[in-house]
Amino acid sequence: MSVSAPKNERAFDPNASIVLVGCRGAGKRTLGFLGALHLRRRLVTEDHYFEKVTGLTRGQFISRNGKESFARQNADVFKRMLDSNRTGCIIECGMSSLAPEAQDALRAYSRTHPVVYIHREKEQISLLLDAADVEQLLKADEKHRECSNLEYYNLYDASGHGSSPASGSSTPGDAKQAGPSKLLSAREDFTRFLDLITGRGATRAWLESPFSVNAIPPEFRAYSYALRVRLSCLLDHPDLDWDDFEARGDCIELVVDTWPSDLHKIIARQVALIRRKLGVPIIYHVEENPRGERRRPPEEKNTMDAELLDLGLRLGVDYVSLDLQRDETLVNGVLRHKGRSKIIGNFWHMGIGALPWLDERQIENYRSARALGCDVIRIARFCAGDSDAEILEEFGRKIKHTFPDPKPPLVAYDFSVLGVRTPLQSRILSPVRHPDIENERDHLATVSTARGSFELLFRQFLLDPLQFYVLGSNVSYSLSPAMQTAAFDFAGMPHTFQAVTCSTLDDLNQICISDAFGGALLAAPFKVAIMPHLKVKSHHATAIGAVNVLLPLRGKTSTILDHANSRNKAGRAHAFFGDNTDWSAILTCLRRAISPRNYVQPSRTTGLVIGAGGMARAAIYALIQLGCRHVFIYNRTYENVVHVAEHFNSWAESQGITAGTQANGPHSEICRVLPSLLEPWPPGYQLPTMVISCVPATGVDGNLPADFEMPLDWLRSPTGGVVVELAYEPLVTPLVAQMHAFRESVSPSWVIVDGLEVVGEMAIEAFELMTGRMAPKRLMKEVGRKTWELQQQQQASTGAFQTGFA
Ligand SMILES: O=C1C[C@@](O)(C(=O)O)C[C@@H](O)[C@@H]1O
Repeated sequence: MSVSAPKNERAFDPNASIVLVGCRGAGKRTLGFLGALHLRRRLVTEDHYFEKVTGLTRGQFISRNGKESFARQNADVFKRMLDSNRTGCIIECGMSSLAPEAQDALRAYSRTHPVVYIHREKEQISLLLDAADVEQLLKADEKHRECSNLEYYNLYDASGHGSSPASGSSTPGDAKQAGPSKLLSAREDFTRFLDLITGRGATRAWLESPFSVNAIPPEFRAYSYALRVRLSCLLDHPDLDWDDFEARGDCIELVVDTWPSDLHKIIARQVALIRRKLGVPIIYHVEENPRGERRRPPEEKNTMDAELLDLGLRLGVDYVSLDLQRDETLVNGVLRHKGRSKIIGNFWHMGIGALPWLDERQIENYRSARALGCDVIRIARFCAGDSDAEILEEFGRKIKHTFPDPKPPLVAYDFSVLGVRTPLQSRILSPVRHPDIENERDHLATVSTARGSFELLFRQFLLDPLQFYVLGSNVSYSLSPAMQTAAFDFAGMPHTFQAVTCSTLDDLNQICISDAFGGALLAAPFKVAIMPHLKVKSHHATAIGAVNVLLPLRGKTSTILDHANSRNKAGRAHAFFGDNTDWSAILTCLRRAISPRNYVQPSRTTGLVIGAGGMARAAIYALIQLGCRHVFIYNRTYENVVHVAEHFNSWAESQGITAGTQANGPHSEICRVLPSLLEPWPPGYQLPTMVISCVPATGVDGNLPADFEMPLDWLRSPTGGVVVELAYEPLVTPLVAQMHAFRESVSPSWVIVDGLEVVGEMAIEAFELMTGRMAPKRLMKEVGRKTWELQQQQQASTGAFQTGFA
């Protein structure tokens, strides 16, 4: 029988407007605002639209025309709002979506557009609304859900900072303080959700920084691991610390294996938690016959699981795992609604007589899964005795030769009652467990951990131990060796990382041409000087004109994917690749620290960068990427900074990025140089709300220390702002000391991000680029701070030391 893929009914035009529905207090307006900024779309809100069309607020309309007339008018306006904004918008629906006519309109719209239902915890809504309203609203809330086709759980984060706090302070001790806004974490996972439902995430990451972890989906990596987490286990351990799950696998496979009441909400919440805390792709699997659960009659199983699988699709998970041996209606239902989630088509061969690998029916199964449009095909086979690696390899070869490329990647392994016994059987998406969590209900993941499997790859010479470096004229006190070594150890990689002081390109070349060279972090004087010698650069590095991460390219076919998958392998480098993690580290820190009142408004927001080196370039670029269109630069030596401004102005022009319209100043350029600290802030421009200091606080190479402080008049932004200090020797630089005092005595709405926070982010992203693995973020940051404290103690007697990050 020949099979074919059913039509995907949720594959909307990527530019189709996205509608947000949900009860009052769910956070639609804020999410709409964040989403519009992220996708560069227009935000349409029901209230404003009504006013725009009728010239009256709703209240005014009711008092003038009465409730009945309002209801009619409101329904009409609602339909018009949807119809006249079909593309390029985020539409925030108010309470109109509770009216039957509006619901019909939404249901019809949801055939061609994403209509996202926003969940919010009951407790949180209660805080925002009158108790009497809450129950009624929640009842009505089901109606919103019914006319949606996707859902997002707007998680309330009691910690206020997710796994990575905005420091809000410049001293290590204070760094654990809650950040200024709980919205910050919402932004991270809501934008991730939007990337998934519009399908832009991986493509964008790939185009911008092809070696970043997010650029290569786990099924296309050289090796990848799925950390299996059972829902029952999460519910049994409500106090689990999500930070402990960091970097334990390339993705999380959430196995739905229990059916408590309120299951939908529970699942939606867990998906939201994984997204927010770990940011890794999610595989969503609904187990047909979970151990320890009651046996369900077939009809109940099919209806219940079809609903559960649809929930996974509605939540926009990255992968939905679908057992292809199940009921045809259930299978087709999932395929029809897959949207942009990828489907992993499974065949489980259970029991003693499980279908042998070389049986022709295995090939036929693969063929039908491929015809159904599965993105990945997973075959797992019960094996009572030892599994024979050669037979499995032979099966892989058969698939390879039988089907033309491109074909869905194959995941194939044997398992026994003890789990998947040989962790290297499947190169991709091998099931692994958390080292500290008992998983007795899980057949598949009781043996291997990602770390153990990775160690084995090195022991079996499939991967090679390499040497990594931080290189520059002033790197002896760099924190990178400690942070990177801790991360290698965590991941089970026997690589080394050293700081080597050098200042000529010849010295650098000597180190990089070694067969065992793994990659390097570059400091001054290499960040700009190396540019002409790089064969490939990320899109960002080219724009910035500076790199701080250098990678050897060793792929055999010279495709980027092949180069990326040759990381962790020794050999002759054909060429080198450069990327920049300074700018993205600054961007991450700014995003976390900026308060909602200071969100970037391109036409108004101004930023100030101090310095003219590679770091200053990265800071300017981060501001532009955040949407800031008025960047001022100050440097002690005027001449050095002029060409930096010119560089960005001509780059911006080439990209069609303009300085916005509201500036009264004569300049249309994005970047302007400020000649002196003694002059008033340029007239016609808002005072800066983002300040980034990129000058070493201690003298480098015989130069005097920068000792930069902000002119007080430039600090008068009524909404405060963020100061990012990149120096951390000492941590309390003159600027930081000044800002602390300013906060105490004048304006508490300034947030200070210290240099250790930024260098930690830089190191995390560099680790991911150099190894292709997720970084253990918390660990790296902790090690960075501890190493810094230790250095301080050791250096206390010998005097100050230098870091030159320019
Ligand atoms: O600024 C820094 C810090 C650094 O110099 C270090 O010592 O770790 C490494 C650089 O690549 C990075 O840009």
